[in-house]
Amino acid sequence: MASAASPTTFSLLHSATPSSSSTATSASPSPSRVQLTSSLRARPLRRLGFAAADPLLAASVAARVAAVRGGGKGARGVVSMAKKSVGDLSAADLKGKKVFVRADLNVPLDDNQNITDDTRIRAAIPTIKHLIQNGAKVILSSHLGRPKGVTPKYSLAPLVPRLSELIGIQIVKAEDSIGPEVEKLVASLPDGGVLLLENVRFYKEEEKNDPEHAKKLASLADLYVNDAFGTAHRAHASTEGVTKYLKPSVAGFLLQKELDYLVGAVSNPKRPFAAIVGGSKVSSKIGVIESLLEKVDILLLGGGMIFTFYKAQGLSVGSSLVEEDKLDLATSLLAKAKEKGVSLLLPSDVVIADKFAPDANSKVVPASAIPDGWMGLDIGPDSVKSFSEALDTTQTIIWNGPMGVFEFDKFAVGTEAIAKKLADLSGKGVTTIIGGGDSVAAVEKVGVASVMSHISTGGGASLELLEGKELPGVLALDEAVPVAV
Ligand SMILES: Nc1ncnc2c1ncn2[C@@H]1O[C@H](COP(=O)(O)OP(=O)(O)OP(=O)(O)O)[C@@H](O)[C@H]1O
Ligand SMILES: O=C(O)[C@H](O)COP(=O)(O)O
Repeated sequence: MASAASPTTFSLLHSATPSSSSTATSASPSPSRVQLTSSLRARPLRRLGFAAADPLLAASVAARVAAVRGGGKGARGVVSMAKKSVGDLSAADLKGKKVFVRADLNVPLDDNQNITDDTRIRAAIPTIKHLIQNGAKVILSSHLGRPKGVTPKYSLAPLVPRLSELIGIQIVKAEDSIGPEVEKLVASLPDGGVLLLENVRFYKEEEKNDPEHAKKLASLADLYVNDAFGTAHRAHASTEGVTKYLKPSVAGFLLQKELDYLVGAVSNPKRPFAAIVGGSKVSSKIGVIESLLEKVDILLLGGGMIFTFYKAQGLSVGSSLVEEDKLDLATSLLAKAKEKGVSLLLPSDVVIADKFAPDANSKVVPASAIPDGWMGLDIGPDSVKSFSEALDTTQTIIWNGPMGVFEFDKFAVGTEAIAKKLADLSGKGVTTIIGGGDSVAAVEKVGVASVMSHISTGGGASLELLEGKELPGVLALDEAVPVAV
């Protein structure tokens, strides 16, 4: 049965008028992320796990400080995520010390082993540079892909030239991640030098978080820095196990910044606070939607999951993607939004296709009028307009998951329009956080990544944080010492 449209649920039952207009505008200049994160640095904030303090983060810090001082139960998870930072270590702590740095250098490579996107390498550089500038000997480690045993195509060797170029010195590469040869290379590492270990996943013990293996990795170094945000949701030997044998174990700058935004900013946002959730299925986003319903004022839904919501409301969805076993869940999420006073908007019109292909025939129809044999592959222009109007009222926006099948140009319009809208709002001072995965790819495709407040380097890790989960790679690090501010 169709449920009546409520004040909190966008009415699907009115007829949308397809139009070519969109309120999306091109990005206007905005303070860069670097400016935002460097201009207002304050040591007490860093001690609490914050690298940055724009006005939004300052508010978050206040909440975290209150929580540290015995604040509300809702903040408990946040408090335990306040970790000691590499920025808290003095030059004396680092000079001549062997530092095991776990980064997430899991970058895409083409068939010729060329790096096709170096974002994760660039994101790891500030921590590495900080360490070498303070005279540390950096033992850099990462996984690449999901190898089963030693697999040459997953070697970290192709990363050496780009890493050396970005760090500004020639780095040395080991053929293994433990063992006598590695120990020799560590022993010959000069202060300020960098040794890249081979893919840590060449040992099955890595993913098993085998304590003996963790001990071997730890034995290479004096202290530990985890900057691998993208892998922080994995309790592996190099992300979690080693912390038991290396003290201090601290967060790198990237890890810290991800937490600042995905935990700090989301837990105490400038309001109104909107979330845009898309992607293929409701089932993969249930946790995120439920968690965000506790926090946001506005929730915009797009992507393949909307058809399950439409069907739950009694609408025909043609051959669109539907999870039949999630219809009741969709209904209960709509009810929960209403109960929480969250304004939940579903697209009023969709772009439909006669097949799942880049060259499919397509047309725009109201969401309530999808004919049999056609499938929805993007949100329509009226939806872009109403989503944009809703976003115009906000101060903080978090986005996870594309609005349509953006891999096909014909069905990328809605996703790209939302990316441009966020870029426009970012230029006007709205905090814009892109939660990893495909939405990051979409933002990069449109060329507006640099104007967003924060682009997460983690797919699964950012999703888990948004679901309100604590990440083992973060939990294992030393607690920040609470200080008065
Ligand atoms: N209407 C639709 N029908 C079918 N698939 C869709 C539709 N809209 C979006 N998708 C697909 O959803 C996929 C992304 O879904 P996913 O849930 O993985 O999103 P994500 O959270 O951004 O990604 P990640 O899990 O990597 O973080 C894209 O490949 C896109 O083509
Ligand atoms: O790409 C990622 O999401 C991270 O590098 C983690 O990789 P994994 O899912 O193979 O652990």
